[in-house]
Amino acid sequence: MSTRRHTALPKAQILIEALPWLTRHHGKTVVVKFGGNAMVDEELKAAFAQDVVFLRHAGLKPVVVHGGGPQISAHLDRLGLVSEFKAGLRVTTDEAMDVVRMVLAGQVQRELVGLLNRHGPLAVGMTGEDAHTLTATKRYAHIDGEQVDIGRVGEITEVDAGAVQALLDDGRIPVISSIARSADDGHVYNINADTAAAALAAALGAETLMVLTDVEGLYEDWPNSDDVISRLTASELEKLLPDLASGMVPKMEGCLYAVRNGVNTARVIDGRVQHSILLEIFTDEGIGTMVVPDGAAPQKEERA
Ligand SMILES: Nc1ncnc2c1ncn2[C@@H]1O[C@H](COP(=O)(O)OP(=O)(O)O)[C@@H](O)[C@H]1O
Ligand SMILES: CC(=O)N[C@@H](CCC(=O)OP(=O)(O)O)C(=O)O
Repeated sequence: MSTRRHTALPKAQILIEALPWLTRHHGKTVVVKFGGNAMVDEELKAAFAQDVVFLRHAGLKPVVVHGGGPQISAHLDRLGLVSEFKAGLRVTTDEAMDVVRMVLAGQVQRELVGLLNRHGPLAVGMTGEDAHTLTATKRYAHIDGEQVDIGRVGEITEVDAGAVQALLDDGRIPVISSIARSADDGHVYNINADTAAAALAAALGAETLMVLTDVEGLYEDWPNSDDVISRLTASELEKLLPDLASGMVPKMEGCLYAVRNGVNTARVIDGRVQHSILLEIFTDEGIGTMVVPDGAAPQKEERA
């Protein structure tokens, strides 16, 4: 008797390709930073939400930390306020801080929570202010050896991941806006979302930090070529840091901090590609740039 060829066989094979990864990551925490262009496209946003819910149902514990730089800039623009960045960080006046807080917590976070909750009562939104999750002190930018005042931008001094962990233990998907409180509760600080995601990933003892952005990954010789570095160790990244520009600086500093503080892999992936999270983890090839601690196992074993 001839065996019937099932048309769904390729689908089964794709799922099976993910089995070693799923086995290894079952019950593990994955912090996903969502930002950049991916967040201004409706289809990409919906696909992102599907991927995160998929991870949750596949037995992982995803945590979403979101940015919203383009949305904040658009709102400031509508109010006639200019956006200025120094060393990749927004110069944040007191007036701008009100806008940052309103846009991140009241608009971007609400929208992501809504998209995730189309799939069930999973997502719960909060900011770093809630339950003392993120505490910060004033941060200065350092440009050409000079300390520059950039207003209400914060440097994280303490992370209390208790509330986030409680949500994970309850089967929820925490969605966190990158705002912190000062230790004296006097005011709030604007935190770069990559920095906030890295700090939370380390505090949660996450397996992976995944940073979605608007480029393919870390380009070896940006902006002259589009060769992406697919894998590098913490020490290799540390050597590259002084040569990096603009938004890549907090992103790669965050990846370095994460892998130096207990996170097994930090990945920068192209959020402009639909289902980039699933592509990165559920196929052998992976996409984007992966940072690993010094002395980590060879690539094949990390992907598997
Ligand atoms: N070596 C590099 N590789 C890739 N992108 C780089 C590099 N150096 C600087 N960049 C810039 O960093 C940007 C990503 O940072 P950013 O705009 O802050 O992203 P996001 O909004 O996703 O946080 C890229 O769009 C690119 O313009
Ligand atoms: C201090 C600082 O720069 N904060 C960022 C916070 C949002 C963010 O990081 O958004 P993306 O990840 O989309 O860039 C800002 O005000 O734009």
